[in-house]
Amino acid sequence: MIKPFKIPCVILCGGQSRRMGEDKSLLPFSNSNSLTQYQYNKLKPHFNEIYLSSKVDKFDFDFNKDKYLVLDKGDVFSPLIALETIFKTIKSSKVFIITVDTPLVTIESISRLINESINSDICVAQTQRTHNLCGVFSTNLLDEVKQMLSKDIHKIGYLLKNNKTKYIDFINEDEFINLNNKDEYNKAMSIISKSNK
Ligand SMILES: Nc1nc2c(ncn2[C@@H]2O[C@H](COP(=O)(O)OP(=O)(O)OP(=O)(O)O)[C@@H](O)[C@H]2O)c(=O)[nH]1
Repeated sequence: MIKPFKIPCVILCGGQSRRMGEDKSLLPFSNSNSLTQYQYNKLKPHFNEIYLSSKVDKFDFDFNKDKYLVLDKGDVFSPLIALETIFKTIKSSKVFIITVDTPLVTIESISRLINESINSDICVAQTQRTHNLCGVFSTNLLDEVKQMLSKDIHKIGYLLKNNKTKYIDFINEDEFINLNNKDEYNKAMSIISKSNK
């Protein structure tokens, strides 16, 4: 039997998808109706609690929305706005954050990030780039996030730089592919269909 991780997981799904041209969280992926459902189904056996962070309820699959759907207030789009709501809402000292558009990140890598997160405020993945929104965040960063927002600073990189952040190195760039546009979406679809064969 799989032993679930001890902290909750949050999938960020509330972006504008400007570069994709349509809401990427609802695009079909592999054997799932949507990227959101794909991430959710992959992570579900490994976490006791999985929250979806969004602006609106746009999800048509079955989960306890009263408890696990976290809706941002207001209509400004930025992941930092999402983090503010998440840190306010979830009663756990740490959360594992992942974006809906990084479907190829493996459970082994998530396990490594969670295990290595001790003694840090933030512990994120890094290949040649830093994956600012794939890692463990301490919810007591709430005050700092609020202060940043009050100064209209929305950069997650700023939050990382100004706190005790660990950067965990990974080698496989493809695993951390971010589906920002149609080419990246098609590339990830092709990687997943090869790995399913
Ligand atoms: N809940 C929530 N999630 C957000 C918000 N803005 C972005 N996200 C999520 O944060 C992650 C990174 O988002 P971005 O790269 O800034 O935006 P995007 O929607 O992915 O794409 P672009 O619009 O093309 O920049 C994605 O998983 C988004 O779904 C927001 O205001 N609220």
